[in-house]
Amino acid sequence: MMIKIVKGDQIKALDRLHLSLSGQSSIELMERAAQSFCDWFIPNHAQTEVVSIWCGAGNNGGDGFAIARILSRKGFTVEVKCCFENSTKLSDDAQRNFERLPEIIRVRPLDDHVNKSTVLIDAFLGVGFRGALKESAVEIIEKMNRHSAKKISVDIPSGLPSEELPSGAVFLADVTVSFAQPKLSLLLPENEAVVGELVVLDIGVFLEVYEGFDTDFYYITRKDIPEKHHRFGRFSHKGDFGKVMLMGGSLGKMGAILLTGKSALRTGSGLLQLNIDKDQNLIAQVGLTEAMTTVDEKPDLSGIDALGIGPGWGTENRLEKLEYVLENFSRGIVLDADALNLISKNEKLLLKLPANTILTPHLKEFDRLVGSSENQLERWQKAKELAMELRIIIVLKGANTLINLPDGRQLFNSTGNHYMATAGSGDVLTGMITSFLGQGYSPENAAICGVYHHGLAGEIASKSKRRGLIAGDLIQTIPDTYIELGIK
Ligand SMILES: NC(=O)C1=CN([C@@H]2O[C@H](COP(=O)(O)OP(=O)(O)OC[C@H]3O[C@@H](n4cnc5c(N)ncnc54)[C@H](OP(=O)(O)O)[C@@H]3O)[C@@H](O)[C@H]2O)[C@H](O)CC1
Ligand SMILES: [K+]
Repeated sequence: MMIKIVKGDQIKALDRLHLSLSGQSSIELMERAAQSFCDWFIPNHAQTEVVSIWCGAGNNGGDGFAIARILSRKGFTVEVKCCFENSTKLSDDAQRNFERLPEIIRVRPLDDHVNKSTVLIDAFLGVGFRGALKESAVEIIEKMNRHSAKKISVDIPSGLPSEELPSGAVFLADVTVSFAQPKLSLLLPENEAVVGELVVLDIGVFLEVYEGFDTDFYYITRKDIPEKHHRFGRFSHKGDFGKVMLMGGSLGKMGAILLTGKSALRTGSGLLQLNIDKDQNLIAQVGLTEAMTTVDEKPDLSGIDALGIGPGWGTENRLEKLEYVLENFSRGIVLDADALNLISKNEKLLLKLPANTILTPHLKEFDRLVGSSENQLERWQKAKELAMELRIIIVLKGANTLINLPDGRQLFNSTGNHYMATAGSGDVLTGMITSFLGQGYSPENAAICGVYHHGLAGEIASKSKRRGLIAGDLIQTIPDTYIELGIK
């Protein structure tokens, strides 16, 4: 069961359901949220940091008071800034955590001056923020934004609605640490400068609780992955790991299909055939010794378990070949890059896509396919409609890649980082998804596992490579993703 991305105004109901099922009290859930925040914060920050926590009167503020207590006990210098008038009644749980603040913590009233903290934690407004910001709240947010400290938001940046773009003042976070599930607005590329880096923490909300909530948006997390993988046994042979054909590459762009091929092999494909142009055969054979090559215009597709088409292919004189494949193969197809560009130029091909074909466009390729969108929300909607209409899977690539399934579900990925924005990264993904298809995974699971492992490879590789990460490093790291997830 996957986590659903429920709306901000449903979160209270979700919490209530969890509390009744788990027997936990609301203050215990708040403590768990605060503790998870600190478990993330402590290893990432030196104890010499001076932490200023700006707390509102609701439960977001309550989280802030609890975080203040925990960090102070761990040796951080902490002060609390009250973002409310003395006369304001706090929410019950916020009040209890306010009363539990240790004496060593300096509590500053609203009108007190700003100190010289090095980290500012925004626990002013959370998902309970509604309507237009009050003037006093605008002032507080502007004051926080003027502060030179590193800025971290608890759950959601203050002033940001849960499902939309901000309409007024908003806290500009360097990092947003969100509880249980990302709020939809945190996934909008338009909000990148507001949200900063996104961290989502598990606070133990029971998965069953999500069932009753009506949304098509889901969030793929680590615990969803192992059960989707096939087990291979003692008597498995290379045929069981699938025979994959990859079509792509052209003069000057052979690197793309070689990356895709290496990626498919590292993901576990047993047999790989590259279908390339005749005059590029030498490059393919030398570039990837483990692969066989064919150069036919109408290759023999019998015995092939999955086909990946497009990386480095070019669009000149490819139309007939793509049509041939779509008419003669339906076992599992991934279309990327120039295969998508061909479809954009020849829309009738869309109607020829076999059910469950996987398309892997990045935003620009997607816009070329369906026309431009005003914003990302509109693009998500179009991707959903197209996937449903054609019964295909659309993997809309980007930070938090979105997998659109034929039944209307939309799954956001949780792995990956900006270091993966490098040449050939998409080619690697195509190789991974095609490989899983060839290994007999359902198209849905192939897309999920491909996208998740691809992002995880990026996370692992970037620990040592950072901005020096190249697509080849992703391929090298694919085996480590199996180790990391305990998959044999
Ligand atoms: N499952 C979880 O994810 C958990 C999350 N927790 C945290 O709880 C908050 C949500 O807490 P809630 O009490 O519902 O609401 P907030 O604290 O976010 O907001 C309420 C305060 O905001 C003020 N407010 C609302 N709208 C405006 C506005 N337009 N302008 C100014 N101020 C506004 C409101 O003031 P009022 O005067 O309107 O009452 C409140 O002071 C969630 O985000 C998490 O951080 C829990 O810890 C447990 C589990
Ligand atoms: K906040």
